[in-house]
Amino acid sequence: MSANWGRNIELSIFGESHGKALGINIGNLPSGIKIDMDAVKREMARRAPGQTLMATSRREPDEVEIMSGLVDGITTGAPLLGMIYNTSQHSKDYSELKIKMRPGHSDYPAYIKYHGFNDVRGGGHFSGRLTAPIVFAGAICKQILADKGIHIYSHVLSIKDIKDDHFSVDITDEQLEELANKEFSVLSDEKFEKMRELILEARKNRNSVGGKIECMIKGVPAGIGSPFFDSLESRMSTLFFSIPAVKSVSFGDLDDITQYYGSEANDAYYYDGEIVKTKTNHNGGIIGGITNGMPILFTLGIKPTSSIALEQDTINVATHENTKLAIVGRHDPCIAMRAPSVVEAMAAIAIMDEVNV
Ligand SMILES: Cc1cc2nc3c(=O)[nH]c(=O)nc-3n(C[C@H](O)[C@H](O)[C@H](O)COP(=O)(O)O)c2cc1C
Ligand SMILES: C=C(O[C@@H]1CC(C(=O)O)=C[C@@H](OP(=O)(O)O)[C@H]1O)C(=O)O
Repeated sequence: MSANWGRNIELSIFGESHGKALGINIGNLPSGIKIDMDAVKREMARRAPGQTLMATSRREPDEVEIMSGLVDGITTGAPLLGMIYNTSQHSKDYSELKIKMRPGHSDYPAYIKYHGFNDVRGGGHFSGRLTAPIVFAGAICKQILADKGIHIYSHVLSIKDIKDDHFSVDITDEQLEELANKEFSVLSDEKFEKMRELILEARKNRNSVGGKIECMIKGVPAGIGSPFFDSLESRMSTLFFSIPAVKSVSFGDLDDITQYYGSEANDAYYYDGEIVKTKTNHNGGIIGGITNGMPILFTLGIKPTSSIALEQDTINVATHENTKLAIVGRHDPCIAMRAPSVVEAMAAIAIMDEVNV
C-alpha cells in the first residue's frame, strides 16, 4: 500500500480511522515561511466531523500537532509532520463488517487484496478520515500559494438534483471572498436550504445522497504543466481520485462542452492591456495540459455514502452465503457537503507540486 505522492513536494500519509492517530509528512517545503496556525485551524474545522446533522455524528477535535519542521511558527525547510490523534473510536460498530461486506465501501476489494488483514474499523486506511491530514497539508500549501497570488475557492454545485449556480466567468473577488467566509460553501442561500432539507430527509430515511463540487483556482500563471502523460489535468486528477467517494472529475464546463459546436466550445482570446485573457472559460484554464492563465475550473462528482442503515443484500465471506446487512454506527448522510475543504486542499497540493516556490 503506497503512502507517497509528489515530485516537487513529497507527501507521505499514514493512519487509520480507529488507530491511535493519523497524519502527513510534507517534504521539500520552502524554508522561512510563516505559517498562520489560526488559518490551519479554520480549514480543519471546515472539514471536521460531528458538527451538524448533515454530517457523521462522530465528534473529533481534529487538532494538528506539529512534530517537526516548524520553529517559532516558521518553516525550517525540514520535513513538516502534522499529527492528528483519534479520540472517538466506536470499533464495536464494525465487528460484523469483518465478514459481511458493505456494498459500495472498500471492504470486499480490500479483503481480497490484503487477505482479510485490512483494518475495517471506521474504514481503516480507506476512511474519509484520511482527508483530515490532507486538509492540513492543503492549508499549508494554500498559504504559500496565496503569497504568490494564487487563491482557491469551491462550492457545492449540487446535492442530488438540487443545483447551485455555476461560478460565472466574471465572478468578482468580493463574491468569492464572501463564499469563502460562509459556514457552508454554497453560493445561493436558498439552494443551500433545499440541500439541507434533502440531506436531513435522506438521513431520516436511513439513506444517503451524493453531489458535485465545483472549484476555481485563480492566479495560476500561463505555462504551468506539460503535455501528454504529465498533463496538468492528469496530475491533478490523481489527487482528486484519491479522495474517498470521488467518482468523476471534469475540467471546464462539466459535460456541456460535449454538446457545443466548436465555435461555442473555443475560448476566444483577447488582450486586456498586456494580459492575454479569454472571453469565456469553457476549457477550464488548461489547454494541451498547460495553463493558459485563465482560472482553472473543475468539478468533482461525489457518490452517496455507501454505509446506510437501510437493509441491503450482501455476502458473508466466512460462510460463503448470501445475506442481508443493515449498517449500524455513525455515517455521513452526505459526504459532498463536507468535501469543499478537501477539494481545495487537494487542488492546493497539486498546484504546489507544479509551481516553483
Ligand atoms: C470527508 C469524507 C467522509 C466520508 N464519510 C463516510 C462515512 O461516514 N461512511 C462511509 O461509508 N463512507 C464515507 N466516506 C467515503 C468512503 O471513505 C469511501 O466511499 C470508501 O473508502 C470507498 O472508496 P470509493 O468510494 O472512493 O470507492 C467519506 C469520504 C469522505 C471524503
Ligand atoms: C470520522 C470521520 O468520518 C468517518 C468516515 C468513515 C468512512 O468510512 O469513510 C466512517 C465513519 O467512521 P466511524 O464509524 O468511526 O464514525 C465516519 O465517521 C471523519 O471524516 O473525520
